[in-house]
Amino acid sequence: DWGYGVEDGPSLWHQNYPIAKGSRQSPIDILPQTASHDPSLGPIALKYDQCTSINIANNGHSVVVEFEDSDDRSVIQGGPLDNPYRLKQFHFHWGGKGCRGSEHTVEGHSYASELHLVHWNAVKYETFGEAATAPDGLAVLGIFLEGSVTDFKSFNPKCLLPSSLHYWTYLGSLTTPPLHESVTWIVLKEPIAVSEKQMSKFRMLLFTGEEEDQRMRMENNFRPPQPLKGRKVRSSN
Ligand SMILES: CC(C)NC[C@H](O)COc1ccc(S(N)(=O)=O)cc1
Ligand SMILES: [Zn+2]
Repeated sequence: DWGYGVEDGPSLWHQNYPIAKGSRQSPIDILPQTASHDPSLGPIALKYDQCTSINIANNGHSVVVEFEDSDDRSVIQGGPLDNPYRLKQFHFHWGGKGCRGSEHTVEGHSYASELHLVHWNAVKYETFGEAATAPDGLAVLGIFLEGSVTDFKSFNPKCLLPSSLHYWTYLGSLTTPPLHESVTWIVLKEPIAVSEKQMSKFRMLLFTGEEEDQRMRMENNFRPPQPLKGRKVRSSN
């Protein structure tokens, strides 16, 4: 019912999902000079070493790697978060070619792709679905990917992280329908490098068309930046 095409893309999502015009929508354009440095913002802590991936799937909108989330083996905590949040899945957004493709932008600059590590507040909520509708239900770690000649061997989130965990954080939403305003966004300042070969592998994944024979190339699966509507973006040191 929704997609990234001319007939079903981000500018039309508000017809079925009125929250698309809400007060805390994502992604946004991040302006580093305007982000307020908040000394009370501690470092984020990632515990992914016991992460158990269950499957990798093409859900028609992205490629998603799901994790076992029945206990706190893989969590993010610290930074703006009051509780540990459990890793549920990660997925990517990317462009057709060149440098467009990320969802968040930095002073109008897009990266080739953006990795989202999606976590949910299992201290306060029973299930991911319940957390996904609560204002403090989800925490998504956004990591920019930029094209470079290096290659990375596996998708283990532990080895996907850049050297610096400095970040921007703000209150936002899911960037695809149902666009719930339930996400504490944590966007790392330092991008990681992926090879053009890896990028081309993402682009090879096919969108499933309405009729199975209408297989379209999956690319440009990113929502453009949304109005800030008075929100503050904070910066870790
Ligand atoms: C409401 C629940 C049960 N279903 C939600 C559905 O799986 C989509 O979940 C998501 C999860 C994360 C994101 S993003 N790009 O903001 O990281 C978007 C949609
Ligand atoms: Zn995403």
